[in-house]
Amino acid sequence: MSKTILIGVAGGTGSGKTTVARNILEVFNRGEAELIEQDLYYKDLKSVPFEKRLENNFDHPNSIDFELLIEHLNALKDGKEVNMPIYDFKKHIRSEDIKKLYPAKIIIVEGILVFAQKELRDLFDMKIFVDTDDDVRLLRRIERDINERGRTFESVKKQYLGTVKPMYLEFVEPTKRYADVIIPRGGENKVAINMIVAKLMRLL
Ligand SMILES: Nc1ncnc2c1ncn2[C@@H]1O[C@H](COP(=O)(O)OP(=O)(O)O)[C@@H](O)[C@H]1O
Ligand SMILES: Nc1ccn([C@@H]2O[C@H](COP(=O)(O)O)[C@@H](O)[C@H]2O)c(=O)n1
Repeated sequence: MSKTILIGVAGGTGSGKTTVARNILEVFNRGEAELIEQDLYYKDLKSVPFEKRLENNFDHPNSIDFELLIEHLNALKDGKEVNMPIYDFKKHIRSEDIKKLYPAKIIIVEGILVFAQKELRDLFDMKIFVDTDDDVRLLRRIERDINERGRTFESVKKQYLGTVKPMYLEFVEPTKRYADVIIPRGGENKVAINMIVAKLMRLL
């Protein structure tokens, strides 16, 4: 198998990382390009009582199992399949299930902190930062967390001001400097997405 192209997509919560990654992937055939979400690699808080889990800082690099994510990326590069964890955002724990992922020519890894750790950052052949206005990101976050992650407006507000915003300023936004491409307005930016797709087609 030819060399796997690893692409990192970073950016703040709600910036449109998943949307950008999916828009790129949909152009390729099934099995040719795959997505890994950093969110699946949150450390398991099963041993912590539920009420205590709510106080966890999920926006600090220490909350991510980078070791497992890097191990999986290296295995995929070596042509081996991996068992990705599944994460439960309502209970803040790793579920018992796994998702099998097979090697592919293009693998996109998306997440707020994928450029925050040097060893992971250095694995990427292309680094994309999705840059979307903070107010737009916050509105999307409120909507998503209430509709999909079982949160209340009060809990989203407390978490956003307590950890999400300060960690974004400390650990996410500064990683923009490592990006090869910065995409303003996220998934709306069809021109940028088409340019990246064209580049990938040439590399394949
Ligand atoms: N360009 C857009 N216009 C409107 N809604 C969008 C756009 N991009 C993303 N969204 C919505 O915003 C939310 C967050 O987008 P997502 O791509 O999951 O962001 P991230 O992965 O950075 O958290 C999702 O509900 C998504 O459908
Ligand atoms: N148990 C958890 C784990 C993570 N989060 C939040 O998810 C955000 C990252 O996901 P995006 O899709 O928005 O990039 C991050 O900001 C964490 O605060 C959570 O709320 N609960």
